[in-house]
Amino acid sequence: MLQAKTHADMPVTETMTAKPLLNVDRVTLRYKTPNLLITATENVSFSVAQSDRFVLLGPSGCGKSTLLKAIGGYMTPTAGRIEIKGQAVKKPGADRMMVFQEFDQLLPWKTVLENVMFPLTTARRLPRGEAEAIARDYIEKVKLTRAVDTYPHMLSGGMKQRVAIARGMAMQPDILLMDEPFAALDALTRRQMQDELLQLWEDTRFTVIFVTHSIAEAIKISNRILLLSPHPGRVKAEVRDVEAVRDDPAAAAKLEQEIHHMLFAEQGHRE
Ligand SMILES: Nc1ncnc2c1ncn2[C@@H]1O[C@H](COP(=O)(O)OP(=O)(O)OP(=O)(O)O)[C@@H](O)[C@H]1O
Repeated sequence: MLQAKTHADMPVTETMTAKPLLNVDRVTLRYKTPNLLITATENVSFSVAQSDRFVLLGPSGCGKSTLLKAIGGYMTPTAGRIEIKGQAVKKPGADRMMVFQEFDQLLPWKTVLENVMFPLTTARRLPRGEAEAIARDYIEKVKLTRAVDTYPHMLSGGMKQRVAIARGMAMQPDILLMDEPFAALDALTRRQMQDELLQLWEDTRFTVIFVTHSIAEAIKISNRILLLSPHPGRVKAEVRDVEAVRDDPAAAAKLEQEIHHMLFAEQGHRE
């Protein structure tokens, strides 16, 4: 299940023989500051198929968020290529919606309904009536119907994240990009949100790339996990068929240990 992976010896599986939705091919991402050139990721390759729940997992600073930014079109690779449906990613687009960790990603002067409608009326240019119907549908999916007319400051952290998820999903993007969306929540709410995300996936089978540095969270929500090495991030291994262990606590604990060992043992520190 856990396979060390280099570009040369990528194992062929069903997901890889099917035409990928997203293809990240030998991507290097660098930041230039006045005095420094920082390599965030180096020569990273992976592909994501339709309806994958694909997790990027690795220690702090390995470039997970940077990779997500590049897939989102907010950053251009220094080397390599990112393609969605065979087209090179050059700029942000409504086919890739992002959900962030921060609770302040909503527009504070707009209600829950207006927040979810906003990209539908601006980026998608839908008439208000149509946008409202879609928004209400997704607000119901994230169980916020009763809060539809409230403002973000009146919501809990978990509720704000649900609005951000509804807003992203309502656009029906090809891929939902989630950057540690539950990291700032308390443990109980975080577990609840993970369950709700899985339920939403059961209902709509959307494709998601999810960044986390929690191994337990990665195992719980994914079907595939890409393990990245510490800074600069390189692909260390890929875990497939994660679902096969999810409902077996002993097997999940064993996988968690294996991943932990692979990611952190040589550094001598814990997650
Ligand atoms: N805007 C920036 N300018 C310069 N360097 C940056 C910038 N953003 C990130 N970096 C650097 O790029 C590297 C990767 O950062 P990134 O945030 O992608 O890692 P991460 O794996 O998402 O980390 P974390 O789990 O802590 O969020 C780090 O060394 C970071 O300091």
